[in-house]
Amino acid sequence: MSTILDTIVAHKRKEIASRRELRPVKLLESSLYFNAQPLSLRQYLTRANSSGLIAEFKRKSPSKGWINRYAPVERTTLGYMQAGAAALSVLTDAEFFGGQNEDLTTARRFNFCPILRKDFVVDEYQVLEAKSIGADAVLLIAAVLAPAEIDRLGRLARSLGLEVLLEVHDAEELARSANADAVSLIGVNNRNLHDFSLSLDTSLALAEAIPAEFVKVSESGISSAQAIGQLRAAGYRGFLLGEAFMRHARPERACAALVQELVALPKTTVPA
Ligand SMILES: O=C(O)c1ccccc1NCC(=O)[C@H](O)[C@H](O)COP(=O)(O)O
Repeated sequence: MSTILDTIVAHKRKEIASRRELRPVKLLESSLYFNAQPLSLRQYLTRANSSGLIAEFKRKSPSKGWINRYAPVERTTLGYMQAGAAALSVLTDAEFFGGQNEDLTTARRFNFCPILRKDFVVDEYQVLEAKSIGADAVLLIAAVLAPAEIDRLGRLARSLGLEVLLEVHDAEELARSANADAVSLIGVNNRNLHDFSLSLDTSLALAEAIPAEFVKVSESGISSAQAIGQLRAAGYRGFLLGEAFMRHARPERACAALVQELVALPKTTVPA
């Protein structure tokens, strides 16, 4: 059965063709950021006292429509970082998420922490583009990529110094796609893309199956310190939150409030 991902990817493929004409690879390679030293998402999530929060800038989504159309990228992302987020995620897809590449570049100019380019990567061009706009990491989604494509795109990302977060939804995707030569973090998405329902049980059930060499990230539907405590106890070190922050008029303040709650979490919920 097809999901929203199939619709998004079909659109993406058309979009890439026209982008390539507008901004050929040579132009991407001449960007200020192309030779910059990237920051390690893996390191920022796992260092001592990291909140593990990957705070997302997300204006709209297929499941919710507009969430926050007018939040400014500068104030929101700088606020996230000052609040104690370990890293940022910026949605650059325009059609389905209301984002743009310039949002990521703006976040880059205002922040010194790793930035994940959140988009639907199916082509080498998008990896080069991620590097050229100032990203430190890219997302690859197992549901839309064959293992050979993950290998090819992941190795290209690595050769540019970008880290790869591989997103999976179940044990089958994990078994077929986890490739340590191409990927350094595994993200389990708690959103069911058939009906958009959300359940942390997806992350909790898959935790033990994720090989130890990958940093574990839980994505979507997370909104409380208590949930993060549960996920930490299961071995997760990264927590990707979008809507829980962006549905507020001042997303960065919601992030600061959550970080305060995390500081007060009992130590027993943090893995050794
Ligand atoms: O958010 C959606 O509705 C969505 C639908 C289809 C594909 C991807 C989608 N979201 C992308 C994401 O991965 C989330 O923005 C991210 O995990 C944060 O999720 P949340 O905290 O639930 O906003």
